[in-house]
Amino acid sequence: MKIFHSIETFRTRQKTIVTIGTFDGVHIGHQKIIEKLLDNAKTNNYQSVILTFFPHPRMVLQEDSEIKLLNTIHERADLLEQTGLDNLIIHPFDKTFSRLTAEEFVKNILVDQLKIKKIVIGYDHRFGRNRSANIEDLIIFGEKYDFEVEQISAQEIEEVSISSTKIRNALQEGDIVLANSYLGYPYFLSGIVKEGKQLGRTIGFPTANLMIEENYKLIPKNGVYIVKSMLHNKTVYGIMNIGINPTVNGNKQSIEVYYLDLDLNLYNQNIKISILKYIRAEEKFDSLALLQQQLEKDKAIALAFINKL
Ligand SMILES: Cc1cc2nc3c(=O)[nH]c(=O)nc-3n(C[C@H](O)[C@H](O)[C@H](O)COP(=O)(O)O)c2cc1C
Ligand SMILES: Nc1ncnc2c1ncn2[C@@H]1O[C@H](COP(=O)(O)OP(=O)(O)O)[C@@H](O)[C@H]1O
Repeated sequence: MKIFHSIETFRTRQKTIVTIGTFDGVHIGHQKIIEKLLDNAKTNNYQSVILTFFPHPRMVLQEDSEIKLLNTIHERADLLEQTGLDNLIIHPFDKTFSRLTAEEFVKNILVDQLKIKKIVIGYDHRFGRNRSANIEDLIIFGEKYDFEVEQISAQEIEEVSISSTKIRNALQEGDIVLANSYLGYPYFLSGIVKEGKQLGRTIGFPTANLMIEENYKLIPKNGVYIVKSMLHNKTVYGIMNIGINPTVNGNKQSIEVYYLDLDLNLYNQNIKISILKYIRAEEKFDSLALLQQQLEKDKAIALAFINKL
């Protein structure tokens, strides 16, 4: 997959089939649309293109927006790459772009720059300044500028009936199993392992502390989860705490994983943590010894879960 960081840098010799959207999460609803795009591209010998925006339009148009996303832009690109897509354009959405009229968008962007022959788009998609144009307008532009419009019907959208918002809500409520079923893969966090207070190892539970650079990434509800990672090409399971560590009088949110059956220095490594199951809420214990006892129980729960996989 080729990645372009703006529409202006996009180059192709072939005609294209394009879809536009945020695709946050690349969930099974998105995956269905992408499948349609790729099938169509193959049949017609077009290049498949997804035009996506970063920052998220809501981050730009509502400046105080505290919207949290399911994927960092790098994660989104990785997930899209796995679908077999040919081209991903990550265009920096800004106010100037948002002021393009519908026809300017179609003519200057889709036709002249993207060489569009077909667009695959939801029946309810709106575009152009103030979201002024709808699918009927797009069909008229298609006739004028010679491209086909394929609608994703209300029924199809309803059938999948999944939205990034539903997944965000599920994660914020700790319902990881529901979120994962919508996503079609386990929700994951990625970042770099940083040093902590080095207390973990003193109670037999060294914990890799995850630092996530992107402040817009959605962190699931605080609590303890069963997780897995690929470390040195091996699947390793673990138990993760998202919380403020009240037992050691912490006050900042941290994300820490104790991996079962592992003794490796992970400092400064990039890791990806796939979240499988919520176990319990974070608690304040009167001593580290009591926390340690609880961790033994968490570990036993995780082992029982893994043995049933
Ligand atoms: C699976 C797991 C569950 C945890 N649960 C709690 C908890 O319920 N309450 C709490 O205060 N800390 C909890 N912790 C965090 C510990 O307080 C933390 O790992 C310990 O203080 C070591 O921190 P360090 O990595 O900075 O040395 C948990 C950690 C893990 C890995
Ligand atoms: N099984 C394991 N799970 C997690 N981290 C481990 C494990 N074994 C070794 N480590 C290493 O130990 C570090 C965590 O030790 P810990 O005493 O909790 O220190 P810190 O407070 O710096 O996280 C991890 O960052 C990693 O480098």
